[in-house]
Amino acid sequence: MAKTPKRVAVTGAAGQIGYSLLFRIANGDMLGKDQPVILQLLEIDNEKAQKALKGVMMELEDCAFPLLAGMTAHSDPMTAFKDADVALLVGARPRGPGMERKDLLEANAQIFTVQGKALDAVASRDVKVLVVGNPANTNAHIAMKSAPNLPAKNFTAMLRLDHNRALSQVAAKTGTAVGDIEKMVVWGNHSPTMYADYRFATVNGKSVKDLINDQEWNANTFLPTVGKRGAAIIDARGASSAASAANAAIDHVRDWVLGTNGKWTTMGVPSDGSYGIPEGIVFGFPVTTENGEYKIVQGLEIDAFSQERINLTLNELNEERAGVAHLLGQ
Ligand SMILES: NC(=O)c1ccc[n+]([C@@H]2O[C@H](COP(=O)([O-])OP(=O)(O)OC[C@H]3O[C@@H](n4cnc5c(N)ncnc54)[C@H](O)[C@@H]3O)[C@@H](O)[C@H]2O)c1
Ligand SMILES: O=C(O)C[C@H](O)C(=O)O
Repeated sequence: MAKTPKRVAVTGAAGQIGYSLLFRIANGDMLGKDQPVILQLLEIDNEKAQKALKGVMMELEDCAFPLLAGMTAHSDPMTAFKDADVALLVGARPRGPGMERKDLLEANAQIFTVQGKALDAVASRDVKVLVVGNPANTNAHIAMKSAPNLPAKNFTAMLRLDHNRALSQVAAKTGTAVGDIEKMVVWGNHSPTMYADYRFATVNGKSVKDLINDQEWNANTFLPTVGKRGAAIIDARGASSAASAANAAIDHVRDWVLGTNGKWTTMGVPSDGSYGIPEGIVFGFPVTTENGEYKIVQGLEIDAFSQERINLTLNELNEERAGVAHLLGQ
């Protein structure tokens, strides 16, 4: 018997990530090749954006995806998130000319407060939320705080693009295949301060750290390359990464829902106090997933270099949180 369709809400659906993401969701790449989906698409209440969204929906129709059981267009999160099983919060306010980081944080805080409240009011109680829109960790924190009736663990932020970028850099350096690398970790914020950590990684069972054996490369090439990859893509393409971001969102939700079979991945999740990260901070951690739940990998040794890097990215997140605290009544 065919499965009951899952409702997938996507915000910023007419944007460039949306254009790469929706077709893959409808093709079953995210929730499985036997799982029908209903897409509930949110765009801003603006004629041009809504018209563009209609155009994307026409194209989705024209693909005749067997798993696409329905789709609706929305300008109100209260209808877009109704009964949503998965919510991909992609739409965000981009940084405009002359806008300070603080202004960007505040503009997005408002969006994610409204969307958190709407999720709280109308989404499935088991909704799995992935925040992609930047600043992703802090936006996820705001949405989580605005949804007190939903479990905090349902709110996550996307670090998977950083994780995938780290895998590719390590594969290139060691001359190995990406698919053979396990136990990569990216700690912290989705920003240049994130700490991609291959100390525990293995390739075909061998230690990646031993294979590379070059701390100078780690500190001065690998970390800046992964940390500044988003900016390098904007510089090269004239637009921010879209297909790779959509791919990472698919990877994140697929692994969360369908499980990693004991393998590690990276998710931005509200801290439970692990590794000294204050509770509630949405932080990139190594996780395993099973039966739709993630668990933070415990017991990893944090050496002095790693602690310094973790502190740096944590300080940034603390500052971001302090910058929006007044909007959350904290
Ligand atoms: N976490 C990551 O790894 C990662 C990677 C790449 C991009 N991003 C971020 O993802 C976001 C989207 O990127 P994009 O390239 O698709 O941008 P885009 O500008 O092409 O599209 C964003 C869309 O969101 C819509 N939008 C804005 N506010 C909205 C709201 N309140 N409700 C619904 N829709 C809204 C806009 O109308 C626009 O169509 C950006 O914030 C970008 O920085 C994150
Ligand atoms: O949109 C950006 O600023 C970059 C993006 O977050 C990325 O990592 O590619």
